Amino acid sequence: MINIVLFGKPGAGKGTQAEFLKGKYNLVHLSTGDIFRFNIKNDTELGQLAKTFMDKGDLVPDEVTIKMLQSEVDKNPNAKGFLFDGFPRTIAQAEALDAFLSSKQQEITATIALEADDEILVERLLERGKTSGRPDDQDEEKIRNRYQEYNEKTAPLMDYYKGKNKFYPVNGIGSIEEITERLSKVIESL
Ligand SMILES: Nc1ncnc2c1ncn2[C@@H]1O[C@H](COP(=O)(O)OP(=O)(O)O)[C@@H](O)[C@H]1O
Repeated sequence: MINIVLFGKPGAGKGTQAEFLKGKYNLVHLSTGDIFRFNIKNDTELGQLAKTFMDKGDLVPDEVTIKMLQSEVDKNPNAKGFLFDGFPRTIAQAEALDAFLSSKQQEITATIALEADDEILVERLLERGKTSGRPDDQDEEKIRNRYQEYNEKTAPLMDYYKGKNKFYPVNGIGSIEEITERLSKVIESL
């Protein structure tokens, strides 16, 4: 079983790459952003709660996010492995994920980071906002806030996974196919 964390700043291309990788390696793709958006669309209690944070570009509280993620993992008892996209985003989430997987005799195999400069990414997000309908992509101030959240809360995860020798950076600039190729090389080396 391989369990991959796809890591990167907002707009780094995690979702795009996950679409290719999940089929190629037969992994269950869990995107916390997508799951929150699904709940918002269906106006569930979780969706209503998440929306108040997401619309501002803030992270949803750990307790809520961790519970949701665990229940999604539990919905897939026959998975050959998981591709985590947008989770973990805080040290508390990473620790909870390690403890949860270890209770199932599982672990994170690798954290693969898509790297790109902020300025390129902000442009990408504003471009995506024109068609995605995502409120958090349409306003530069909200986007800047997401980067601040990333720098404060998510960036420390790089050292967390480096300390476990599980961190693999990949250049996130290039064509979609080129980047899939770079990610595949890492996965096949594991
Ligand atoms: N693991 C998480 N912890 C807390 N909030 C999250 C998490 N994953 C997603 N969210 C919320 O959903 C929003 C969108 O996430 P996502 O679709 O992954 O976007 P991005 O393009 O910024 O990577 C985040 O800004 C945050 O509010």
